[in-house]
Amino acid sequence: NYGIVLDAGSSHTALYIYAWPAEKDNNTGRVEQTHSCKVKGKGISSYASQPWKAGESLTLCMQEAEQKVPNKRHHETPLYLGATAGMRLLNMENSSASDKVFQAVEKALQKFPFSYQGARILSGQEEGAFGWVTVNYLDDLCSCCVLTSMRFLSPSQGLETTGALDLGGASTQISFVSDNYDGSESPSNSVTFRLYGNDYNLYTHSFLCYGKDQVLRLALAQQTQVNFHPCFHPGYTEIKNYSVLYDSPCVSGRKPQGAPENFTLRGNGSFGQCQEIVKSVFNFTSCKYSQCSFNGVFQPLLQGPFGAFSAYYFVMNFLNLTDTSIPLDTVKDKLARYCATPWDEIKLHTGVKLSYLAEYCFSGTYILTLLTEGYNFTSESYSNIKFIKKVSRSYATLFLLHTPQMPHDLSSFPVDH
Ligand SMILES: Nc1ncnc2c1ncn2[C@@H]1O[C@H](COP(=O)(O)OP(=O)(O)OP(=O)(O)O)[C@@H](O)[C@H]1O
Repeated sequence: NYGIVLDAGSSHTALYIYAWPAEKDNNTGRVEQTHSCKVKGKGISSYASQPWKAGESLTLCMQEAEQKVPNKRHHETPLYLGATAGMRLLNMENSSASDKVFQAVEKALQKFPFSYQGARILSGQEEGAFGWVTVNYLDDLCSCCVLTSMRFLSPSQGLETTGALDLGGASTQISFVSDNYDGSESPSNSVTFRLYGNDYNLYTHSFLCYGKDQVLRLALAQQTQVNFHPCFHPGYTEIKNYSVLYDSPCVSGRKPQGAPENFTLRGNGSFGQCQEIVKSVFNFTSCKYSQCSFNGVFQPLLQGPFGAFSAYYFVMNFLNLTDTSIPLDTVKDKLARYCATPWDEIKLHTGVKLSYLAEYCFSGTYILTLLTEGYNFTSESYSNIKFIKKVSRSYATLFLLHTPQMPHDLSSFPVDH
């Protein structure tokens, strides 16, 4: 059997093909990702003003899928598209534009011989829950997948589940199981589902606008009138366009009256000052629950190990900071030294896009601030986080998208026994 998922994020879209044995020769039930294809260009939400291009952008990867899935399986192979925060933002800002993008995508996908199951925006809850399921099935936190799946089979034997921390371009998710959370306090953060006969009650929250690209906009928007921005390296200079910067519902309300067309961004590379700016994007003033993370959002006590993926991994891996056994203060010192490094030296790094190179100081600062100030990881609990490379959220999406309502019964979730 085969299944195809398009994961349409704010910054990219990727196609994944999964394969698993047919039931009659189901000796392992093991699902494998057999192929992936990165769709050229940005996420489909970036085609708001030319929706037909969103459809066209998918064509090359869809043609690859046609080649990879055996012809005789085409008609029975389900095809899903799940869009995340970029489309959530576009839908908020201009729902007719997001409808047009979906229509174009739908038209393009229906031309292929697969069993098209629809394209839709995932809720933040779903995105968080899919990330959690994926981390707990496909993670590399334990040495083999069999052990990982056993964790699902027998949590009563004391095997703890792993929390999921996902940092995207437009939103960020935190999901974990906590003994202190039964869903009664802030029920909107609760996702319950059944997996292999075990009931899970997950705490999950998705913070829209707290992906790294949107927080960078917020951090830039605060500093357009000052001479130097501490989140960029000394010697870094870039002409920024006001309209482009404020073209997002996450920042649009903050555009200064009578702003000129451009401003000049100049860096001075100060981790401490950058952290102050980043802290100011969180609101800690009110909490109507027993405890909160930020912006008045309930969060129970952190519990167990966590897997941090997507931009958490890209950034911390580039900065050589994935080792969480290093004391947090040392991690901050290293980042402070990195931020203070002149741009002339940083830009010599080869094989990485210049735009990413320019942003790692900001992104590293945001990640440490989000984890410690936002989610309340301490010097001790920081070491419970593992930055992990390979998490394909779409894996879980494939099996869950066709069940439109939570709670899901995941009893048919394929796994190796
Ligand atoms: N090598 C890299 N170095 C730094 N940042 C990267 C790298 N590769 C991707 N990114 C950035 O990491 C962020 C997260 O990427 P990811 O693909 O997980 O997000 P997304 O799915 O597009 O976002 P969302 O889930 O919010 O819609 C994006 O801002 C992306 O541009």
